[in-house]
Amino acid sequence: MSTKKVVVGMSGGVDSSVSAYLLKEQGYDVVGLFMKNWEEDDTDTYCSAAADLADARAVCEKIGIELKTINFAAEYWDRVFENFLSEYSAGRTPNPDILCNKEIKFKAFLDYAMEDLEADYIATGHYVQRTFDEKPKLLRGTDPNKDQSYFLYTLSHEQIGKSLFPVGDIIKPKVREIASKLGLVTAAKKDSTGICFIGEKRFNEFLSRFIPAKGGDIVTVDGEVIGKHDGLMYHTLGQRKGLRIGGRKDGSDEPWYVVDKDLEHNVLIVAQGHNHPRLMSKALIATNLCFTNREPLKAGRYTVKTRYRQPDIPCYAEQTGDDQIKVVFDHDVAAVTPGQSAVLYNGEECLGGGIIEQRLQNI
Ligand SMILES: Nc1ncnc2c1ncn2[C@@H]1O[C@H](COP(=O)(O)OP(=O)(O)OP(=O)(O)O)[C@@H](O)[C@H]1O
Repeated sequence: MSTKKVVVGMSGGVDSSVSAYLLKEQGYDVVGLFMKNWEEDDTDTYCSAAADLADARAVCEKIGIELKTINFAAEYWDRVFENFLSEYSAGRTPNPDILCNKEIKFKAFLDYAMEDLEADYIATGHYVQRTFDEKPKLLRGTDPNKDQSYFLYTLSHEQIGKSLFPVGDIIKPKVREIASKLGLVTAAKKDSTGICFIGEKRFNEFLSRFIPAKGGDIVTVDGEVIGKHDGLMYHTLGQRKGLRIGGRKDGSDEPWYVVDKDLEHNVLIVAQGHNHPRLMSKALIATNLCFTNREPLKAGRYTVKTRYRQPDIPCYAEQTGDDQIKVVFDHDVAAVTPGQSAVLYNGEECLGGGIIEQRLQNI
């Protein structure tokens, strides 16, 4: 049997480093590919691409594989970033990492690896697993703290069949141990957080370069003005920190949460307590559906996540339109946020999902 060729997405992080090593150990012909998705200009300060590329190079050298680079900045801008900006402008909270997986890693990158580099598979350091039961299916990663199936729900059977996830059945501490034994520079590198190309910390400043911020009032659910916000786009449902609402003489000490955004009047609506009724939803409507089998959803009982790292919520879900599902939760759920994704599971299998269009507070 001829050796199969795998192109591994090298991010300069520990998960992809160990993935590349494991594939080499398993006897594949392994090539690393580092993508640049963001043009460096004055946003350099936000983007760690140059340092990440240097780390990816050092790792590839150490494990003895070639590293190639590719620039998908134009594709990223057109297919991910413009949507990200329009979602924020519409007062929603998008998840660009999900769109990046859909449009870049498992489309532009996959096509390039298959067609130009003549690969048999691509691989990434995502914590997910595959199973073959008639068709390739996506399963949660073994490490419950790291499972990344939420981010990969848009993949089809075909894309899953062409992708390898070498660390999906390993727990993260073990991945770090392997990297450290090999002496890889990425062994103790911090996990990346926030959107692909920018850390969480400077996010607001970054966003303000693209969307003009317009300050307005912070108002209680009873209509009392109790503060000022510096732009609705900087706030998301369920947010507690950063509201700068001072203690109030007559009020309770419970913390304040964002429970709604009134885009028309540029008002941020807040209430006290993490389970205030205005924060809770009984159901949601999702659109932009992507199910692994690319078929309409069969009505039935599933579990759902409305954001990453949320414990699964038992639910009943059904297709309510060509590109629309309704998901009814078994119990009220806090901070269901338009723009985030609702991802459905059947046990360990990630079936797919859609983008939350609307939360329903009554059914
Ligand atoms: N710039 C990039 N070039 C190539 N592949 C990438 C790049 N960024 C991410 N990937 C791939 O996508 C996977 C998941 O990326 P993510 O940004 O979620 O990082 P992570 O889970 O912290 O993994 P890692 O430790 O490898 O950075 C990576 O393991 C890698 O295979």
